[in-house]
Amino acid sequence: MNILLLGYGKMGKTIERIAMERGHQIVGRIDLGNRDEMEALGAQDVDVAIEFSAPEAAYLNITYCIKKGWPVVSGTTGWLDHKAEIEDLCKTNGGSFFYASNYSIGVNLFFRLNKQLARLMNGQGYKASMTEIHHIHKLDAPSGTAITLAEGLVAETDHLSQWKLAPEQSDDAITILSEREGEVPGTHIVKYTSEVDTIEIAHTAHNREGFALGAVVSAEWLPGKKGVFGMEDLLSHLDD
Ligand SMILES: NC(=O)c1ccc[n+]([C@@H]2O[C@H](COP(=O)([O-])OP(=O)(O)OC[C@H]3O[C@@H](n4cnc5c(N)ncnc54)[C@H](O)[C@@H]3O)[C@@H](O)[C@H]2O)c1
Ligand SMILES: O=C(O)C1=N[C@H](C(=O)O)CCC1
Repeated sequence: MNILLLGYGKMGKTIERIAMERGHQIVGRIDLGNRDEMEALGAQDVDVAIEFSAPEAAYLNITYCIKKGWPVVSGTTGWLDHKAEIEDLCKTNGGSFFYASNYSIGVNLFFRLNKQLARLMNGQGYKASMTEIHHIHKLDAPSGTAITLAEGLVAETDHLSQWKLAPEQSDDAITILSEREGEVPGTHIVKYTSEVDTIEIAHTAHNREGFALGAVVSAEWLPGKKGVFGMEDLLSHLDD
């Protein structure tokens, strides 16, 4: 496949390597300063675009791809207030859009485990909280993964209706503590505490390979499908 990379930073470079190992061609590496190269590409030059850029850039990048008729896989976090607009644009234009806050298979299994644990803990008198730890270069907080985990937990817990970023807190919210340390690729801990004990589940990424592989596999899956998709569509063969 001919893949266009939008955002050529840590993720763009890791995705490039994995895509080439899997036999794909990279037809453009778009970052700040060379957008003219993207504008020179026609609808037929790109089978799929993979977008990992920055919170302030994702909306326009994805819009550009959809209008150009390129299927687009995005993993950028910190812009999801505008996701509904992108979904509308995609449907109006007959486009193909795939989004995941985290492309790692392990994290997507962890999302399911998180919801199962939340169902078990519902009404048992425990207080839920979450910690996410990432590298010091990360621009957004909380992480997109933490938001997805919080949404899953809230959906399964009667007395919770929202998440809050620490130090904010309220009785109807799960609090997310965001820590930034060195080069940590991504750690998420969901914790339930009572007077007598604590139950925790954690996912620790050792590097960016899992995120990048998941994005490339999603890019292989998307072309030819019309609409808005996510990891649950890709992984629907993994039963609960
Ligand atoms: N969904 C996932 O699985 C997953 C995994 C890792 C990272 N991420 C997210 O992906 C994004 C990128 O992560 P990263 O670690 O590669 O960051 P990075 O800072 O290393 O790279 C981002 C690149 O995007 C470029 N950029 C900024 N504005 C741009 C624009 N308008 N057009 C094109 N490029 C632009 C930057 O110059 C930079 O080179 C972040 O939002 C991060 O949270 C998601
Ligand atoms: O390195 C990052 O930035 C990451 N961002 C995603 C998030 O915000 O959840 C996924 C993990 C790595």
